Amino acid sequence: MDLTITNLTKKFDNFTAVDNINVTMTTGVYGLLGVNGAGKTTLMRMLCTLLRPTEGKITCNGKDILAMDGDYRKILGYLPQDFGFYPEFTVKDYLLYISSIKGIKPIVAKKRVRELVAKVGLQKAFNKKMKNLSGGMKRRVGIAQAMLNNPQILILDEPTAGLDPNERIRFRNLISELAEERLVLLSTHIVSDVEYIANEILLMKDGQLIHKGTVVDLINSMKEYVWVCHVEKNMVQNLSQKNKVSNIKSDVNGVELRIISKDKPVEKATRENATLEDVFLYYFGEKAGVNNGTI
Ligand SMILES: Nc1ncnc2c1ncn2[C@@H]1O[C@H](COP(=O)(O)OP(=O)(O)OP(=O)(O)O)[C@@H](O)[C@H]1O
Repeated sequence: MDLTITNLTKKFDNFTAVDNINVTMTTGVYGLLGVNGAGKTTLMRMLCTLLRPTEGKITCNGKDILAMDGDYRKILGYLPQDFGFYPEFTVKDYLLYISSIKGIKPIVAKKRVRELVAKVGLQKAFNKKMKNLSGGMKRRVGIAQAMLNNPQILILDEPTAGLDPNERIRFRNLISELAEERLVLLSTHIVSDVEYIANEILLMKDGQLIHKGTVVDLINSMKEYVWVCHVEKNMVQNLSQKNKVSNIKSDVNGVELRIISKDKPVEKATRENATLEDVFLYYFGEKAGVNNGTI
């Protein structure tokens, strides 16, 4: 199965939210990484046929997804950023209700709902009202509703927003498991959400796909740009103004700075291995989205 995006553009009046994107995705986890306003949701909404592109097209196994219509939606699962949940419904009733909207026969739905609730680890909350669930539990219900039709393509818009560290880990494991047999596209602006589970990272900035590759590819693209140096406190401001500083750690003798720069920032700086956090800073800048990512 492949999903191919060709010259995809979306304009809102004169504003270009998605700008000529080209990419092909197959099975596995794709991490769509970008700051707020990069165009991630707009791209995902086009992938879900909720928005029509201004230009370009998306094909699934060679067929235009807009022409596939219902056949495409049968193989698609979507978790929007603010998924509409019904506070007074129990988890069970909510999932049965969504199943009926999706046209799943009640007898099939009952079995499927039980299976999915087990998969997302919500058995104990099965009869709890949605309004009484934690943020992480609600997101897991969101995943379950997106999985009701056992989709080949699962699109998750910021699924980890507002989750605590334990919930994030649990979520990552669940997503990895789900991606064994389908394409999962997951958007986030938090590097650690995708660092360990994404087969490929898609970096999106100002509507454009600025980089695509594995975590290793991305790190290798800037492996000689990360420096660590120990400086006096009074040098920090000057160095921070001239460079992108990814970490500042103070100790009794001064300050240790982690700097992203093509050139050695100070004489005594030593090279360090890059991480995906450094890559993110390199492309998106310290004040995310403010500068153009160049050094
Ligand atoms: N219906 C619309 N009309 C006009 N502008 C829009 C519309 N939808 C999105 N935009 C603009 O397009 C840009 C991209 O928005 P989008 O929601 O796709 O970004 P995002 O990367 O998903 O950000 P976030 O994480 O904040 O949701 C933003 O500047 C947004 O204001």
